[in-house]
Amino acid sequence: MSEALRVAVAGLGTVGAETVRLLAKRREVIASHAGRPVDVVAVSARSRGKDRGLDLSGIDWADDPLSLATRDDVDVVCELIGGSDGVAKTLVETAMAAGKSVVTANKALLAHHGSDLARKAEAGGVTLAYEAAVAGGIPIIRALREGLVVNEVSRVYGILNGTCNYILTAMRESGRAFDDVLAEAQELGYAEADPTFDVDGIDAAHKLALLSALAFGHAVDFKAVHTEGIRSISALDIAYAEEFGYRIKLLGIAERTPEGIRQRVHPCMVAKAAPIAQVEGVFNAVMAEGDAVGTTLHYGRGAGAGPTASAVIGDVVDIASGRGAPVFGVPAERLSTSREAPWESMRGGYYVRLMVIDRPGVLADVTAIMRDQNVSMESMVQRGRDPHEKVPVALTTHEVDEASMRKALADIAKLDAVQEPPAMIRIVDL
Ligand SMILES: NC(=O)C1=CN([C@@H]2O[C@H](COP(=O)(O)OP(=O)(O)OC[C@H]3O[C@@H](n4cnc5c(N)ncnc54)[C@H](O)[C@@H]3O)[C@@H](O)[C@H]2O)C=CC1
Ligand SMILES: N[C@@H](CC=O)C(=O)O
Ligand code: NA
Repeated sequence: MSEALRVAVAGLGTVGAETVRLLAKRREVIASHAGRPVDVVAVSARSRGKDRGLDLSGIDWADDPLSLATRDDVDVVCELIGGSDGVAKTLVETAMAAGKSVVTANKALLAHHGSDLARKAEAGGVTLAYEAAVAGGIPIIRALREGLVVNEVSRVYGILNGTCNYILTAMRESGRAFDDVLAEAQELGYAEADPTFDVDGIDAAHKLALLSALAFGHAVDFKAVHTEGIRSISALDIAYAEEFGYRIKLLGIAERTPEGIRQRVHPCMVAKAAPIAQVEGVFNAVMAEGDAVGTTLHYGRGAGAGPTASAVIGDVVDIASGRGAPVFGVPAERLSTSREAPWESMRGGYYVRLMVIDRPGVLADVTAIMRDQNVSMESMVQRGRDPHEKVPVALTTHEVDEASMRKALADIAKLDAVQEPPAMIRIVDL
């Protein structure tokens, strides 16, 4: 058997600790797949004394994670610290400049600096692998980069944030409060260090930016992702969604349109019978539509220690076996500049929920505004009748463009009888 591949692990949190544990526990099977052993030679984290239930005997401890990047006895650095800049970025750049391959789970780093880091990796002849960064344990990076390579992809979309899906599922199934479920997702190790990245859709947008680059061959363009999170989703909207035959999911969607590539993350209503509506809890699903293959569905756990470490180790084994590929499928200098499709011209159905004082003429005013903006209504439900208290009115529309819908909502919000900013969720036909 060849010489061992020597690995350094920076970050021993949810992902890093499980990576070290699994590399030891599955040492033999890994060696037989890789054709050589994989040894962890050094680790680094903030707190040396913390009990992680890990046997670190025979492994060097580095107080400074950056020292791992230049050690002569390290071939591969696993960056499992996180953050789009700071120590994670310096570590990755320094390691690659020193001729070491890097495995990372850090989608924030790649969403902001992916194209530049890809150029650096390719110039240095090293691998930069990131399967764990998108949809946790689902091997979607490999699928898009290798398995589906012959396809012209028209759309890639899915549930990309386990924390949000966990929250939406629990709110629907048990009526639990948002903050309560978020705290549970944090305890389970699903959430980002700053959970606003999860609930505001930013983490899903980071991942979508990477999927879009892979699917369409353009430079990573995080700024082009229109991003909305799930904070405004209420129990009332979840109940109405059920009534109208939908489920609410936070989706990331990247699609080729005649006007360019459109990348978006926002809550969606999807038909209950759609495969993506069945994806619950921490599970993620990514669907890719290609001209040769048709639609493919990739499903699995999107967060947590085991699934994420599983993806990290898959990348390590690829490097140990000498398998490598350009970071985004094509050499970085050939990544195109994407033409961004305008947001306003996007078309689809909409769900709108208003809180109104139920006095004569209110619904007529609402429908008049809709008519003026060419918004055609599909259905409307009003609950309760009380001329003194606000009551909910929920409606769905036929297909309309985003600009008209927004104008209608802005005008509706100005009506005296409308007591709260209208809630709006896009209906997506999948
Ligand atoms: N937790 C999950 O389910 C998933 C996490 N990821 C990504 O994996 C990476 C790690 O995430 P987690 O393990 O959840 O985070 P974590 O917060 O549990 O662990 C972070 C680790 O990095 C260490 N660290 C932080 N700053 C450091 C510094 N300046 N110097 C040395 N060590 C430092 C901490 O001591 C800790 O050991 C992030 O990029 C995250 O986005 C990706 C997929 C899933
Ligand atoms: N916080 C993320 C972790 C995986 O990327 C999520 O909840 O999906
Ligand atoms: Na993955």
